[in-house]
Amino acid sequence: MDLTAEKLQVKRGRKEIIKNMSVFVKDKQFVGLVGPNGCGKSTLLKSIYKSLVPQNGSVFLDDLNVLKSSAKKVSRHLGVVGQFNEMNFDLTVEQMVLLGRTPHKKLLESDQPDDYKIVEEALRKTQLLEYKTRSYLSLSGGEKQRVILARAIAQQPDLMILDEPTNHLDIRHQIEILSCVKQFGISVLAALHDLDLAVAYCDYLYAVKGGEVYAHGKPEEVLTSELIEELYEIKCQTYVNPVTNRLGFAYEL
Ligand SMILES: Nc1ncnc2c1ncn2[C@@H]1O[C@H](COP(=O)(O)OP(=O)(O)OP(=O)(O)O)[C@@H](O)[C@H]1O
Repeated sequence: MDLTAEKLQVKRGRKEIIKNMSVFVKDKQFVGLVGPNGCGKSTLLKSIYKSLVPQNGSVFLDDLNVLKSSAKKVSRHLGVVGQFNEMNFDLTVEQMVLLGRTPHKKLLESDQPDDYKIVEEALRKTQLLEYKTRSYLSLSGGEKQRVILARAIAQQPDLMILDEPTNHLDIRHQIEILSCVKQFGISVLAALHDLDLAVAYCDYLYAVKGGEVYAHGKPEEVLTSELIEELYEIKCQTYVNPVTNRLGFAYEL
């Protein structure tokens, strides 16, 4: 599924947080958003997944007009793993993941055997089977993050939006979560802080600064020493990592 987000503008009071930004994800592409804290990555993603209404611009999933469609209709196609996953009421892990099936149900329709099968599979893929009956609120930050991913998987979306999905995760689970998403072969738009992970997983990157697209292209084209220095206001030297053969980064203030 293609995502076409064009000329988005988001204002908060007088402040223009997103300035005329356009972002494209082609079918089955893994696209990353990188940029310093506060540059507007989350705000851009929220305006795409309908968590906030942009002042201007359009968002299409193939020919579905996201901003003019109901949340339920959009969520049949679009799954989201956000940064903060707190809840006030408690559910078991299985119940949380079952919520991912809601967009596919009619009003008051109960869970069907197929829904439980899909949930079981999502729990298996995120290595959460043994947590099935645990209370969601009792989980660690990283475990909660994986439950939210499992819920998005159970939603069977065509495009997934990830807002810093590796927040809270240890190195093994960072790699697992991104590999897991990558292997679905669906379209992905992900805000990432770790440039090594961006190089390893993204087909295309948007570098964001001050609410605008600063540069875009393949990771190796975008992530030059000069661009990283300008983007993050640090010193940076890039090199080819002799083990992975991929671009690596050395930073200094
Ligand atoms: N409701 C709001 N009112 C005022 N300012 C806001 C509001 N929401 C976000 N902002 C500001 O908009 C800017 C962009 O925030 P956003 O969360 O999109 O950045 P980000 O790139 O995702 O940052 P991070 O990497 O720290 O998560 C920040 O300066 C933030 O303080």
